[in-house]
Amino acid sequence: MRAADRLVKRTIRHSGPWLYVLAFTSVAGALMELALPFVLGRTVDSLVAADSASPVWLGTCAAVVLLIAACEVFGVWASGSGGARATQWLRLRLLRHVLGVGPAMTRRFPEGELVTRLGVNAEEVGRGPESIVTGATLVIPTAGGVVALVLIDPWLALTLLAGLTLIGLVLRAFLRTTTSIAGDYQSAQGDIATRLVDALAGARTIAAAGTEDRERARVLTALPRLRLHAMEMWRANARAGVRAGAVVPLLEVAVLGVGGLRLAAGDLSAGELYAAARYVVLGAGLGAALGHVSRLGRARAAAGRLVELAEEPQTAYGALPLPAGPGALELRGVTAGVLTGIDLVVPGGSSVAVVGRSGAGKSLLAALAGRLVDPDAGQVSLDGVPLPELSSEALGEAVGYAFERPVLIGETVADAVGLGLGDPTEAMEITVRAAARAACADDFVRRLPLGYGTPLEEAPMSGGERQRIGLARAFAHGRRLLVLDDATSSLDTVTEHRVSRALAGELGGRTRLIVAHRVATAAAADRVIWLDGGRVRAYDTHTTLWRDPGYRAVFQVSGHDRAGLPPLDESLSSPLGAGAS
Ligand SMILES: Nc1ncnc2c1ncn2[C@@H]1O[C@H](COP(=O)(O)OP(=O)(O)OP(=O)(O)O)[C@@H](O)[C@H]1O
Repeated sequence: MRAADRLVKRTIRHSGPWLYVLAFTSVAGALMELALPFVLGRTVDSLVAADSASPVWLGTCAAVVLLIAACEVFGVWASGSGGARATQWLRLRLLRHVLGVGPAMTRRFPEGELVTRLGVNAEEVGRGPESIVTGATLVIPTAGGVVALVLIDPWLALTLLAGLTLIGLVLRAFLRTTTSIAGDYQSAQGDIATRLVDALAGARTIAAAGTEDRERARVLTALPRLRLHAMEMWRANARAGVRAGAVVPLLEVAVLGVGGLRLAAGDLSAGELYAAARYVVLGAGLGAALGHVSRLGRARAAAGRLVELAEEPQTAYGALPLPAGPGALELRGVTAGVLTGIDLVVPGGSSVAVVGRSGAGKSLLAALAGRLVDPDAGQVSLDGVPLPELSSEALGEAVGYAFERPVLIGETVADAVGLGLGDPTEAMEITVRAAARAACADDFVRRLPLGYGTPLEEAPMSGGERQRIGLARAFAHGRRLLVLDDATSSLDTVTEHRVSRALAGELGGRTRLIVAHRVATAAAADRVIWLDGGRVRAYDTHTTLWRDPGYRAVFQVSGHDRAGLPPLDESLSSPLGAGAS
């Protein structure tokens, strides 16, 4: 909890000037509250005595009440603005961090969980400073009440202090309980959000399977848990409220008893007794801090969840630029996930297909090649430079990735292709169009209402069209190394053949690592990496490998090449294979 408490404190600094306004209005309001019993007492005394000062005291009373109301209004305004500012700071900082960690973040935390933490939980932490400031100002009337009672009668003050100690203990225990329950509650919320995001991503599958009811139940699995924690929170609030609340009337009775005796003895005026009774209520008003403590508990629990995100290490980049070179890729003793002890050299400018059964680690190898994943052991280098030593810019310029299901990011189609190339310039436009042509995307993009300037949300695309935009993005970026992870699986055979030609033609100078399920793609590559059992079973030309029945079996069981292809015989070992013929 210490890191979480530190985060809440840091959030205080980032609430901006609004927190000062809140502190001022809270303190001023508290002082006015403190002054009110005194002013009321004097007003009562002057009215009872019917002296000439009565109108002045009445006017002062009205002014104090008005000031209290004004402080409350400005306080609400300031707490809203300060909370929003602190939340904004937290969200921006965490978003930068989450994106800086990269794909490792979503491997550890599901998307729904991340959205909950950056959304609801960040807001709860952002409201923490407000609870601290307003809660802390409750000490002012309490301290004032004690001081005032000391002046009126020290025994009354001692009685109040005893009651305050009890209230303090109740509040401390309540903070601990609330923090723990709020953590469980927030975790149940995250669970529901995670399942909901999954369900939305699979909306088509659910609709097709007609399993909406079952899915609703699955999404709401954590609902009973959520309810249980909400009830626990309610009970903890009620228990603490009753305990803290019971102290106030008891104290009032005690003070009025002692004060009554002193009044009878003539040591106290009626106004002073009235003021003493008010000061006890004010002094014991620390019990009103329950609401603030509850919010602070939620903020601490939420801060704990944000700290977990912040503790995920970001990808650290070096400072080296990439020296001139052909794009030679080298893996030495690389171990990561299912892959163990991978040693490979992919010559610069060559095209290499990666094949293997499902789960063999093809995508993992592709991810290692451009540092989407760092190996647990061993080293990956490009043109002799270990990837971690390269600057983020150098790596981004050198390696272009295309995936099976690309996510298109940006405002327009041109943005989606040129993402990360910098501000739009004429040169960039030429690069974007050339890349789109090579990816066979230019034709359909130009047919869109605004061509390359068409907003993405107005350009609904088929799976194959999205893949072509994804390919174009890779082609526009990866100047040395192109990594295609099953990135042509939705293309029709003719389009795939045209893309293959572009890969061998104008993109032929770049190193190409292509995760392949189709025989044709493997056959078109200079060499094939055959992954099996977490190791490189063979690294050779497709023609040579094809003699091995085990290699042929990879394609037989993969299911990608079964339909519409000739039987698996030597004819497939031609350079472009069946798919490209
Ligand atoms: N970054 C990672 N760290 C550790 N393990 C990983 C990582 N990425 C994937 N894996 C695991 O490695 C295994 C191989 O996954 P991968 O996606 O590379 O298989 P694949 O050969 O591409 O399969 P498919 O042909 O079905 O797409 C899986 O069990 C996966 O969970």
